[in-house]
Amino acid sequence: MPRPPKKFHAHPFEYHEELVLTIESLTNLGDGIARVDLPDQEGEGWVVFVPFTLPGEKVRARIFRNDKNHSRADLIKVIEPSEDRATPGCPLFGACGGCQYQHLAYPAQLAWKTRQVGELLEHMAGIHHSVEPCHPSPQIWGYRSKITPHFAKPRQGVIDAIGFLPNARRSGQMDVPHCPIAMAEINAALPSVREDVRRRAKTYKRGATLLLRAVEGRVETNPNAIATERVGELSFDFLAGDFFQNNPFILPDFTGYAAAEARKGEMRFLVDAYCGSGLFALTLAPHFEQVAGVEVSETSADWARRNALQNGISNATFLTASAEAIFEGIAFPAEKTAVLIDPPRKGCSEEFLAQLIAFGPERVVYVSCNPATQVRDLGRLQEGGYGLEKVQPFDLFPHTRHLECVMTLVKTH
Ligand SMILES: C[S@@+](CC[C@H](N)C(=O)[O-])C[C@H]1O[C@@H](n2cnc3c(N)ncnc32)[C@H](O)[C@@H]1O
Repeated sequence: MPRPPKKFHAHPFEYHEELVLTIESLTNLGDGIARVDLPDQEGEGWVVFVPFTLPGEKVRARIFRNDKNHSRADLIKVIEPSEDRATPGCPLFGACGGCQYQHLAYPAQLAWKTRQVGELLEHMAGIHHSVEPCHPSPQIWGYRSKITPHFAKPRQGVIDAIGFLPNARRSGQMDVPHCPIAMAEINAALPSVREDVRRRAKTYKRGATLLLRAVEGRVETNPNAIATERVGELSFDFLAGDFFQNNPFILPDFTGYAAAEARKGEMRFLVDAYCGSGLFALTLAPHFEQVAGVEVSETSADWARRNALQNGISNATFLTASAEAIFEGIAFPAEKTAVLIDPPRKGCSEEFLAQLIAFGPERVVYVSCNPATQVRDLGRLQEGGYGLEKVQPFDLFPHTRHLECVMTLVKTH
């Protein structure tokens, strides 16, 4: 056995001890979960996490860490593969931290994402609620319209790796010359962007993050340039460096679903909090008498206004403000109003939720890229008199552990 690292805790396994394990489940980070019966332990067995393994598989794994109530191991060999095991589409899979599920067939990825939303609801909030099957992405490779590779401070005028963070077991930076989940035009532009940066290495005093955004068949690298995306009949302009959903293939289904959920019960007014450059406000506007959007980023809110004008939408207004401040200025009747919220990963602030509850809209359509903070906020909304009506995950990010989840809530008292 090699010498363990200094802080290695040698219970219940020795450093680099090899175990044959059967994988039972997956964590929401995509790691396989196995349980081992220990002689001195009662209950369900000691948990061992093994990345890149799948439920039902028998694997050989090597322990590298024991924590208080679980251990972590590296996969050495898949002894009996799962029927759902697929050949990864990227040679960097397993080393690069970008994708977690390339070894899992796409239908099984969807099934796991669906199940994981249900488990989060149950474990975090004690809510037993059905979850609709995760809506698939119409395109599962070459779907990302934006990537942001980065590099560390050049050493002696040389840039080493340009790419993404490695998976949790490795340190440093991954060199990513090609990313198969990014759109073809991004991969076509990537070699020259990398070459250009390397040529200018001496001009960088520190590391940097690059932008490659696909814009109408070409690639934009300037964050201040104007980018255009079409969603169904509408055209959206925004700054290339600002936020825009980065799987365009699924957006018509995604916004169509949000529209159907928001307008149920003949809602006539819509508030789009955290509205960005107006994606939901403007795609949903034809279904409502009036729409009000709020966005903290001045440039995004400006573009939302311009996008309304250039698409001939006259019933949407946009406020540049923090979402927390919106409800004082809203004159819509709460019983005919739906509020759509799509906050950043950290979710909503207590202040925002308190004001939303005080305003009391009939329906809340909560869109989130982080179901953990969404479920946390759901608890607060339930306390405030809202009931969960429907849960629909959307797979905006095939082959990764990420998803978007739309939860519909209705006012119950
Ligand atoms: C996940 S994005 C959603 C944007 C938009 N709904 C879309 O799909 O394109 C979250 C947006 O919330 C904005 N934001 C962050 N904190 C905010 C706040 N406190 N009030 C209003 N907007 C905020 C960000 O600038 C970003 O545009």
